[in-house]
Amino acid sequence: MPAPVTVTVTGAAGQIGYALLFRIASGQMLGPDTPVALRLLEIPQAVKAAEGTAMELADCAFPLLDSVNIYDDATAAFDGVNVALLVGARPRGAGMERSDLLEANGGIFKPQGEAINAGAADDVRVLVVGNPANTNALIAKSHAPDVPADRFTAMTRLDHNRAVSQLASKAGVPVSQVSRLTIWGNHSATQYPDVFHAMVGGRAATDVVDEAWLGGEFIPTVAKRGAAIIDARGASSAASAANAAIDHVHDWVHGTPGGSWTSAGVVSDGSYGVPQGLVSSFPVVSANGSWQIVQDLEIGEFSRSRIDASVAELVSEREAVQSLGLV
Ligand SMILES: NC(=O)c1ccc[n+]([C@@H]2O[C@H](COP(=O)([O-])OP(=O)(O)OC[C@H]3O[C@@H](n4cnc5c(N)ncnc54)[C@H](O)[C@@H]3O)[C@@H](O)[C@H]2O)c1
Ligand SMILES: O=C(O)C[C@H](O)C(=O)O
Repeated sequence: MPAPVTVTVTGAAGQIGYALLFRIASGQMLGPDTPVALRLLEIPQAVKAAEGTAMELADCAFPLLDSVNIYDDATAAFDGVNVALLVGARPRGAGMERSDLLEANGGIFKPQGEAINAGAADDVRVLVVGNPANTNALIAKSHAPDVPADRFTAMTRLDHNRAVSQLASKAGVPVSQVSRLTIWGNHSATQYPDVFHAMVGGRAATDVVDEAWLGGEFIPTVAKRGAAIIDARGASSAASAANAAIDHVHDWVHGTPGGSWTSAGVVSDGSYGVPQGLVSSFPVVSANGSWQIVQDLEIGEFSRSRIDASVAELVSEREAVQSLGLV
């Protein structure tokens, strides 16, 4: 057996944490040959609940689970971390936008970025799930100057999976028949799910669905799915969010299958006119353990205006956290 990989999960006692930890410990994130040392970070008031989850993890007798340790101090929790899942943050309630959480949650990601900078392993990979995920990733990254910027990512895989599912359902094909779909921009209602390069069962998606469905149904359904789940469940998505986090890290470590791509919030290198340094969702492939933005896709007018609108929102979120002194 290789040495265990250290995985730190923040917000471990929350609802996503509860859906996530058992899947990590069972090997679904890092694979069936990789032992995992779990670190759970919580606020002091939630440490007892995290202890309960740790008892349940022990009771599963997962062969790959090397250890579980609980912390209420970020510096200790991130010391030597290889994979950091930054989930802990307040979720929005009904009627709120994710950006309403900027001030409340932004303050969490500055000290966590500093702690990652101080002690993380050289190969650390960071996925920010807590909302507003893109800008929280930007905050964490800007407080970790010694960590390569491309190790900070924000989760738009849930949006990607939602879009794949909606398109497959409309076309009447299994989800495995949908490829090359992209989420651009922010994990917010302005995100742009783009099917113009997508394939559905061997055909171009644009031959299968029309622009009226795209603009009138598909895009708003995907972009507002988080709110629809809050409305229906009375709580924000949890199992599907945990599933997307597993998918994101799995593909980052093990690579994306050839011939297609996925979506992730990564630090922009200026591709597709997205200002450098913003954490924005792009079409990405993972090879040799790092994300690369898929290049040279043709972007038509329909897509351009929507990408620009979401990127403009990211720019204004960056200005907001700059004025709060968070970056
Ligand atoms: N990117 C996405 O696609 C996506 C999807 C779903 C949810 N989310 C976001 O994920 C976050 C967590 O959602 P949830 O439903 O698990 O919330 P939750 O309220 O059930 O759990 C959040 C947990 O974080 C903990 N926490 C708060 N501050 C912390 C800190 N400084 N350090 C460590 N832990 C801390 C809380 O004690 C709580 O246990 C929310 O911001 C939510 O909006 C993002
Ligand atoms: O919508 C939310 O606030 C939760 C999460 O970001 C989601 O997309 O389900």
